Parts: sequence; C-alpha cells; structure tokens
Amino acid sequence: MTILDKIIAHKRQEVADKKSLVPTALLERSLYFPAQPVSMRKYVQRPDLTGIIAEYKRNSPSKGVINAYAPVERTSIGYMQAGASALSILTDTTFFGGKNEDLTTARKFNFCPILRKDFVVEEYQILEAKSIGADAILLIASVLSKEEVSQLAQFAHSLGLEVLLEVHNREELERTLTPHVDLIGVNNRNLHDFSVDLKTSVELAGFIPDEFVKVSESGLSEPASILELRQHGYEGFLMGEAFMRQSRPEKACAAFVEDLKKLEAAAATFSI
Ligand SMILES: O=P(O)(O)OC[C@@H](O)[C@@H](O)c1c[nH]c2ccccc12
Repeated sequence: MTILDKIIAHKRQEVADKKSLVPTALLERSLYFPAQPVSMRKYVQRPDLTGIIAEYKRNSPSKGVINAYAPVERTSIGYMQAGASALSILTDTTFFGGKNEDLTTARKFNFCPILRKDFVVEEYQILEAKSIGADAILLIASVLSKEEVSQLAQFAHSLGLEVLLEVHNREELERTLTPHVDLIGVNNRNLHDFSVDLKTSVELAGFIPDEFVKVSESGLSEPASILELRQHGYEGFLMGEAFMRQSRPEKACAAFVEDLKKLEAAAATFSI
C-alpha cells in the first residue's frame, strides 16, 4: 500500500464521518457565494502577474513538518502582494496539517482565486469546498476513473468552481482528459514514491491540448525553471515548499519574484 492509497482510504472514512455530522442537505444550505467567483484560469494568465500559485502547506508526508509557525493571514496576504496569481491552501489535516479554517481565513483577507488543495473522491467534498469559500478544486487523475473526473468536474462547475486536473504521466492524461476541466496540472512529484523530476512537465507538455491552461506542479525552486517551462507552454506554477520552508514564506516568495523579474529582463535583452 503506497502513501497515496493510505491517504485515499483515510479520506473516504473521513468523508463518511463528516457526512454523519453534517448531512449533505445541511451543507447545501451553507454554501458560500462570493459576489463573483474569481477565475484561477484567468488570474494565472494575467500578464501583470507571475502565474505562481503559492501554496500554504504546513506538513507533508514526504517532508514531515515544513513550517509549524507561519500564520495563514500574513503568509497569504504576503504571497499575493509579492505577485502570485493565486493561492493553494491545503485543507487535509491528517497528512498535511491543514484545516478548512485556513482556507476561510485566507478567503477573508484576499481577493484572488483560492484552490482548495485536498483529495477529492466525492461530491460532498466539493460542496464543502464551496461552503468554505474556495474558487477551484483539485482532482487527482491517479486515484479517479474517467467517469469520476467527468462527473466531479461537472458538479464543481455547477457550483461555479473551476477544476485543476492533476496528472503525472501520459496514461493518466489520456485516460481522464475531459472538456469539463479548466486547467491541467502536471505534478513533477510522483505521489507513490515522492521522487521529483521537472522533466515530467517538459515531456507531457506536447500532449496537453491547447484549450487547457497548463500548470507545472511541485519541486520548483529556481526562476530559471519557470522561464524554461514557459517555453513549453506552461502559464501556472504551483509552488509550496520553496516558500514554506523559510520562516517568512511570503518574503521568500517576494525574493523569488524579484529574481524572476531580473531573469526575465536579462532574457529579453539577450534575445534582441
Ligand atoms: O511543495 P512543492 O514541491 O512546491 O509542491 C507544491 C504542490 O505541487 C504539492 O504540494 C502538491 C501537488 N499535488 C498535490 C496533491 C496533494 C497534496 C499536495 C500536492
């Protein structure tokens, strides 16, 4: 049994327990409807922003505790001030040390797209994402069938939420691709053994149809990688640990964006 299998088994039980406490009909009555949903797809493509989807992640199964102290208010506001396009907030408690309140807090302080980062296996969790103020959800291809991806994505759309479909290889991409998702994220980390390789994004880029916004996920820590991935059509860059590993993640994000801008300027001069 891999760690991902363990997470999914645990998640199914957790959702069953939650349902008995807050039945679906009750959750439906507490949906959060912001004045207008904020489109992650659009923000990632905004030329005045960086495409960075900055993640708030306290722990991970592969790294243990990453940052136990950085508060979600200051971190999320700082990420957005630094030039991030969107936020990703981990809400899984058991394996990532997150909670729904982290997302509601981030929502209170930021007008920007917020991705609820969790392991979605049922519609109930999508209602929950909406009820806590998310704008987008993640669907992980390796743990879902094509029908599940399609149905969950359509359900998310019916609530005004966008969908980021995460794949790690060509088989997952071709097996689950459906027009009902908005962005395709290529996870450079293999969730079964945690190995990370940016080549995963480079190699899969050509197989992703143009109508989907391409996002490269995990293991990003160098501005040069962003420039390289842009050449392959990536517009979104999901980054967590490189920032969260530092005591002031928002400052690390700002420094990264500064370096990225310098590199962009240098690259522009060089190409003339
Ligand atoms: O911390 P990193 O290496 O920058 O990675 C961020 C993000 O891609 C990663 O947290 C992630 C990608 N897919 C996931 C699915 C579930 C939990 C976490 C993830």
